Amino acid sequence: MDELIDSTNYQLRVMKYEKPKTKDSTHALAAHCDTNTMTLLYQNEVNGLQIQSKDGEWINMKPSLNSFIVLIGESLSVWLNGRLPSPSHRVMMKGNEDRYSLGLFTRPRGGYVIKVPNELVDDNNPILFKPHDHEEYLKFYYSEITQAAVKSGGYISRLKAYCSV
Ligand SMILES: O=C(O)CCC(=O)C(=O)O
Ligand SMILES: [Fe+2]
Repeated sequence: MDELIDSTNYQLRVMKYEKPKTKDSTHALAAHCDTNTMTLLYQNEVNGLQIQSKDGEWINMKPSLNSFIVLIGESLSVWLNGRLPSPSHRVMMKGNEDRYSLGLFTRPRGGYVIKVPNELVDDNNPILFKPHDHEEYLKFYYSEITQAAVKSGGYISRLKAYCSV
């Protein structure tokens, strides 16, 4: 348990999305998958978060004021050998109120190897990802060559590009 706590970094972030200047629905946060382990989100009464389903459909999230949204990040998805997918999500704004959200982002700390557990690998489920250090991956994530590849549409998932077997 101590190792689990020690191996994780936590970042708490408050986000403000200003009300759109036009009547149309506007992109406030572009579609993405979180690269971390897990994200917990809380928001004010202004909706806007959309999650993409397997069929590509965007689903509006309407959490009650006493609930949190839990998103699986790509790092957890890779750790679980792809058993749980990390959903693509975005924020669309409409109406005349600002939106506030609070996110707790958990991220693996450098110096710990993320390795698919043997229990999740068998003949029907071959290993999909190489063991890696998340901080080393972040260097790849922010490298110029990777940024250029993303701009040209070269990568769907940078983490999968980094550590796929
Ligand atoms: O504000 C939200 O509801 C989502 C924020 C988010 O997806 C992110 O910061 O990665
Ligand atoms: Fe996100």
